[in-house]
Amino acid sequence: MLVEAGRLLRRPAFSYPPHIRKTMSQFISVEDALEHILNATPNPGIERASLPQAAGRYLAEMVNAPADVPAFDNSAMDGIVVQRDDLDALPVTLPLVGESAAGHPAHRDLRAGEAMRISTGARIPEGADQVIPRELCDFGDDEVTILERPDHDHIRRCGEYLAKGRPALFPGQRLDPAAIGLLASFNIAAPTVMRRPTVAIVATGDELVEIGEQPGPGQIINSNAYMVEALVRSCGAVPRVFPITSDSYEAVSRTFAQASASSDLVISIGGVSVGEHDHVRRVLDEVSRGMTFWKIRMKPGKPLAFGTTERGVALVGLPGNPASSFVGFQLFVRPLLACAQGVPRDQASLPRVNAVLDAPAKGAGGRRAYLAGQWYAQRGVIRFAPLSDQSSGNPALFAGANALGIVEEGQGQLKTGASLPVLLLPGG
Ligand SMILES: Nc1nc2c(c(=O)[nH]1)N[C@H]1C(S)=C(S)[C@@H](COP(=O)(O)OP(=O)(O)OC[C@H]3O[C@@H](n4cnc5c(N)ncnc54)[C@H](O)[C@@H]3O)O[C@H]1N2
Ligand code: MOO
Repeated sequence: MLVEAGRLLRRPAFSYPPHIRKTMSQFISVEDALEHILNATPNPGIERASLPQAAGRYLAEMVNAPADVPAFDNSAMDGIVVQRDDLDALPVTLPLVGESAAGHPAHRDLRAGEAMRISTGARIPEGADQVIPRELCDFGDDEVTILERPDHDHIRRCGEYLAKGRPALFPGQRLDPAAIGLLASFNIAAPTVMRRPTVAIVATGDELVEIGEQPGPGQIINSNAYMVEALVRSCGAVPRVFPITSDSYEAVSRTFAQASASSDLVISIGGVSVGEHDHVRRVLDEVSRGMTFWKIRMKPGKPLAFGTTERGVALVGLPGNPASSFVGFQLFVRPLLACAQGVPRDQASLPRVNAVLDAPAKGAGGRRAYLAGQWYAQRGVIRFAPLSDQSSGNPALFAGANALGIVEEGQGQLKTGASLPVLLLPGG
């Protein structure tokens, strides 16, 4: 507010452009909202990271096998190695003429009528074409009797798993422990990975106090900032949590300017609805020079607002109700952060399966409903148990959920046993 000549002047009423004044049928669909958001995917760039640092991050380059895998013919079993032609009549006794151990190849070739000891992973000596597991042999001091012919040669051939130059890992692939092991086997100590996007988290609201403080009358802890921070980390991004921003246009405007100057993405929490003290929507509209959309046909999470700055920084205004923030993040911010790290669009959203409903679910009206619940498998069938309370203001809701059940807009009540699509929430 401005004070002039002793009079309190109200800031001129902010009027939203006509496309913002909407009825439910004009709210954007979840699919369109996601499309707009992913079209604004930031590109945080690339960097090299040592393997321990690269674990869990996203590869930025194609990695081709630098050599044949395995690099040489080797044994798949502990036992002996022989020539197959010597096994025509069994049992047969052959002299033991040496050994090929892992890391210590045999000193000479194997000739007809001879056997050598061999261990798993050891190089197959020249001349040999058959490994016999030791369980099929009787060992003497200098000789071995082969009792049975195995049904496989037990030789892992050079290049059998991956030929030199074949693509092995792809850009956008998450470096899980197995991929880290494969890179190490290629002698690649520092792969090129996507930089982690930086995400500013701006919680707004005069009712908020920091953790550790004693909430006064009407105050609550700024819990959503901690939840969103943990969600951002779970997506492999770097959170930057701003101090609580008060419910004033000036404060929200200042924080948005700071946050968008130094981040790939700004997430605000609260202040996007139609209350007198909800300034985020207006500021987001100004900072993005006309926000892309506000209000989605979904529940919870309806008043989510989105825009991008001139520099291409994405601005997501999450609604303040805890469940609304959570669902908005999972449906839109998680895919955005995945795409920013190179994940293909069609793999960026939560995995979706069909499940059998464990209890009746309310119909959805004009907005698609996302129900908090638990999925579990029973006798090979995926089932979904919705939680009994689905209030978007309930901070306990998603702490007890591992999935989102979808009731499509306009769909009537669903009975127990009905089939419904379910999105699986990642743990942690
Ligand atoms: N007249 C109308 N009122 C509301 C509408 C509407 O269409 N017309 N929509 C409702 C819906 S739906 C939602 S969702 C909320 C979203 O409101 P805001 O995004 O403006 O959020 P606030 O009003 O700031 O807060 C809502 C609720 O969440 C609590 N909150 C906020 N921030 C935090 C935080 N950081 N940590 C924990 N809890 C937080 C806040 O105290 C409120 O209880 O608007 C409805 N109203
Ligand atoms: O959309 Mo609000 O999130 O219904 O509570």
